Order: sequence, then C-alpha cells, then structure tokens
Amino acid sequence: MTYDSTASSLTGTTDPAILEELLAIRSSIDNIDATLVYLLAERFKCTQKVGKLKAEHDLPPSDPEREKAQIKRLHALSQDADLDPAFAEKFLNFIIDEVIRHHKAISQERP
Ligand SMILES: C=C(O[C@@H]1C=C(C(=O)O)C=C[C@H]1O)C(=O)O
Repeated sequence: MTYDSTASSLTGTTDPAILEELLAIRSSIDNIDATLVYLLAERFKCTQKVGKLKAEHDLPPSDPEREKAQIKRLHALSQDADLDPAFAEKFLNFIIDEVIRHHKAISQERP
C-alpha cells in the first residue's frame, strides 16, 4: 500500500513550521484510524458469529431490547469520555444497521 502521510492541500501555501506541527498531530490521527479499522474488523468477526448462530436457530436478525441497553450504556460512557453522546449513538446505530443487514443476508443464505 502506498500511503503519503504528508499529503495536504496546504502544502505550498502554509508556513512549513505550522505544517510540521500539523503532520505530527496527523501521525497520531493515522494511528488511531488504523486502530479503529482493526477494532471494527474484530467486532464484525464477532457479529458474523452471532449472525450464524441466529440463522442456525431461526432467531430474528435484530434485538431491539439489547440495542436499547447498549445505547443507554454508550451514553454514560460518552459522558465520562467527554464525547458527544448523540454522535456516539449515531455511530453505534450506523454500525448496528450494517450488522443487521449482514444477519438478514446470512439467514437468507440458509433457507
Ligand atoms: C450482534 C447482535 O445483533 C444485532 C446487532 C447488534 C450489535 O451490533 O451490537 C446488537 C443487537 C442486534 O440487533 C446481537 O444480537 O448481539
């Protein structure tokens, strides 16, 4: 993979000292993004197992009570972590919607 960690629309128009400071912070952002990708991949590995288990036992793809409890917990965690709880909820719902889509697909593969 060729990744240019110095790519920026600001090159040539911004003080090089400021760009250097920006690049140092962006290096941490890159590490965090990589971690997020690996964390998400692990989460989807788990949810795929859940999807197979549900399909094998004819269980519904979604579990609204579980989701309600997760959102409530996430709100508390977000407040502790100084993260916008509304954003955290939107993000979790985005992921869960994708998981449910996978679960529906798995159950259709096994008629
Ligand atoms: C993974 C599951 O399936 C769905 C997806 C969830 C999730 O991504 O956390 C939670 C509840 C379900 O709607 C589950 O039931 O545990």
